[in-house]
Amino acid sequence: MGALAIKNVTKSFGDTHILKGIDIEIESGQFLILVGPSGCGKSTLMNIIAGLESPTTGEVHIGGRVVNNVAPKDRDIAMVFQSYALYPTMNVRQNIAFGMETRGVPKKEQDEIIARVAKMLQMDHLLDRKPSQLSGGQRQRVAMGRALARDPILFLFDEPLSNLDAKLRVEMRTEIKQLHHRLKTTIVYVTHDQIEAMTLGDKIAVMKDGVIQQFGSPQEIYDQPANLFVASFIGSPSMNFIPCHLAEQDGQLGVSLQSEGEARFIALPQAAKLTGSVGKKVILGIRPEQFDVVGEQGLACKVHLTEPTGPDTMVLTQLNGIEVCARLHPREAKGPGDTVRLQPDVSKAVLFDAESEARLA
Ligand SMILES: Nc1ncnc2c1ncn2[C@@H]1O[C@H](COP(=O)(O)OP(=O)(O)OP(=O)(O)O)[C@@H](O)[C@H]1O
Repeated sequence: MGALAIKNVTKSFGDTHILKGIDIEIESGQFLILVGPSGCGKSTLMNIIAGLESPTTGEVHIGGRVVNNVAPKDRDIAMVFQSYALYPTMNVRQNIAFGMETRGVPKKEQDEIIARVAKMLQMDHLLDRKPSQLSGGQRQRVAMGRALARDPILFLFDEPLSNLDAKLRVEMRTEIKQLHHRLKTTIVYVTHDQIEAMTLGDKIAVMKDGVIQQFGSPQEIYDQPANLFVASFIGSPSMNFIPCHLAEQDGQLGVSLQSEGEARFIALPQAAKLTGSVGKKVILGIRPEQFDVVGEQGLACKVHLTEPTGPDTMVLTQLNGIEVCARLHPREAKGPGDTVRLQPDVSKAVLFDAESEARLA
């Protein structure tokens, strides 16, 4: 069994069902992301893994043993929270040493571990400072240092970067990624930031309303989202969702796309398995970067608005009556009122059932 296995875990507070049958398993050394909107149950699941809450039903396995009845301190885990929870009267060295002190680690060994961790996190020069003399990023690094000093089976990070400003978040994200790469630790990391999820995770569990909507690698989740919710949650700007009807032309299944100027049938090879569904209401999912600017064969689309981001320009236009965003090279973007000829990269497009919202192809 893997480093962490969560088996059919449910959690209710009174009559409110917060987690509704969670199953997750990760291998040793993997970086698992729990991502989802506020209130979906991420922290509750994390607290169950940590032992701060008990599951209503189901089992938690850490390092191959069932830990349902094992106290948090005996689970061989280390937690890093968004509030750094440092002791204000202790300096950095004492803060890192605190857990080791209570576990009775000999002084010499403590010094060696502190030196190793401080070097790893590049905070040798901060060891004698109090938390009040540190920046937010440095405090977060101390909290991580304290977790690293334990060398546990499992690290739990609950939104560790959410109190940091945007620039520092990116820096710390890179630091955590490098640390994971170097140490090959097993990490469970809660965030509601989809960029953090995509950049850090080996595996991502996308949650909504106490249910895992999809569990997979970042690329699987990006390329083959299980449903409209996952597709809209991951990726920025969001995937375009274009309402269509499944149609057949020259023996091929596809959809009709209509710009303000013209309509065109777009064959979708991946829809071949949907024979018998002609006329069905579907949603065509196309990400902004999956449009090419082409010559006459492209669909003539009127540009409503352009939003330059530097390397790219977001071009807003309309298809099948809804606003659609295409991410183009600035050279190709043109301006509001102009026409661009767009061709969707259908090989990457995704089809969803308009009713159930699940991916069809
Ligand atoms: N002790 C509790 N008693 C009752 N309801 C609770 C308790 N703890 C959490 N909840 C409820 O469970 C739901 C999930 O909360 P949880 O904190 O796990 O969500 P989350 O996904 O971590 O959200 P956020 O991103 O805002 O931290 C919320 O609706 C919350 O109000």
